Amino acid sequence: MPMTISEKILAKAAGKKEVEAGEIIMANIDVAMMHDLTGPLAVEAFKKIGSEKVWDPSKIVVLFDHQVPADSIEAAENHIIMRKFVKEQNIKDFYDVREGICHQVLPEKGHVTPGDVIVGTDSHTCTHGALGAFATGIGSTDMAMVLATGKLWFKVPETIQFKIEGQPKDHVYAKDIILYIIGKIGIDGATYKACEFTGSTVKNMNISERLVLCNMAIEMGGKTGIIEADEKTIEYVKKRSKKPYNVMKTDPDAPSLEKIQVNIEGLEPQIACPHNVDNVKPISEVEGTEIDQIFIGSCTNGRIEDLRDAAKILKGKKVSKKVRMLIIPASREVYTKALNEGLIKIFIDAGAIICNPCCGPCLGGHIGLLGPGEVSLSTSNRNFKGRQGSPESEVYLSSAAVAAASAIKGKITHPKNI
Ligand SMILES: CC(C)[C@H](C(=O)O)[C@@H](O)C(=O)O
Ligand code: SF4
Repeated sequence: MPMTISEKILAKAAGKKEVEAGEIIMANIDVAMMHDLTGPLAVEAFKKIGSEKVWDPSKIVVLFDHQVPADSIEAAENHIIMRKFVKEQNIKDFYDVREGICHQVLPEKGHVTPGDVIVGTDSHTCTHGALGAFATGIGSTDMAMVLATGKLWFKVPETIQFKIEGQPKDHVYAKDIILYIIGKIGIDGATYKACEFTGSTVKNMNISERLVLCNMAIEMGGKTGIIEADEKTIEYVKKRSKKPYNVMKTDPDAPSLEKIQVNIEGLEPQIACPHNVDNVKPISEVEGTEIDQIFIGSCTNGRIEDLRDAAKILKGKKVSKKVRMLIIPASREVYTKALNEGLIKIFIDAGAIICNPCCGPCLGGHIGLLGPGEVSLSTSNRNFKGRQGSPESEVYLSSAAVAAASAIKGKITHPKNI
């Protein structure tokens, strides 16, 4: 039977020849990821069900990224719980406070390979589908089950295949494309679907850009984002991982496949306006909106390519006195590259603040929170009410290039106008 990539991966993980969308299967898990914020709940649930030993410590990755270094006693307590768990369970793939955001560190350190089933106690686990894996966020009690047995049930999702065609204009990035798609289909437009990205535009994207597309699949309700592995994927993976991999491809006549054409010819930079990710407008409609804080970072746009785009615009310029600018590399590897390439100096000279790799203000639980009435322009993925601090604040979402241009002017600005 013709199948989609997601169906093929899930069939393999369930030890079956084929599966159909809608079917409930029990899948073997290749990678289980937990972080500092939700990990302790999973550990608690794991203990509650009477488990003592995890099924396979070599398939579990634990990292700290949401509140690092600890910003409260509670955060420090969470870290203690997870450090203790890692030690008692002999989990070797543990990244303490210094390494960066889970969705950057996992691919970077070679934990993600094509054909894997990856689960994480974080909704943006869908990011890893960019490398041809089936990756999805799960709750902490589901994670307890995974820790104990190495298995989890899934309802096999149907697939929406977004075929993206066209050459992006100057200053248009993967972020603009995914915002445009979410704006069109809405925050529940792909509920429980595997969102597969294909087409010549995706083929031309580097891995970082593909990670951006899959990262935001959850913002339209997707069960996962996924991109067929190609030579760029294999090159990326082979540099980082010794794990075996399986390249799967969607059969064009798979019965559960819905196809949507996306033409990005002539697309302007896109902005998601408060307070929903699908409240997307072309930049020309919001240019000039005053802002108080700019945040470049997060698991969406805190990668080296984003920092390079920002540095190109900020070089020799100054951040407006009206705004504060926070730049947070997504990982230590990204930070080191940015240092070696001289980007950090450009940012500091421009007047930006650089923080250690972490989630930062993205979910309003750590540093750089907004006060009542304040407005943020952020390269992250969510702009719900109160997301970055006060419920009376507002968050706009954009690419790193738009964020950098806007930092110079103190208001939302198209990079071509710098
Ligand atoms: C803290 C965590 C559970 C949460 C998520 O699942 O996505 C966070 O990372 C977010 O982005 O809101
Ligand atoms: S950067 Fe933001 S979206 Fe990504 S994992 Fe951290 S809090 Fe969640």
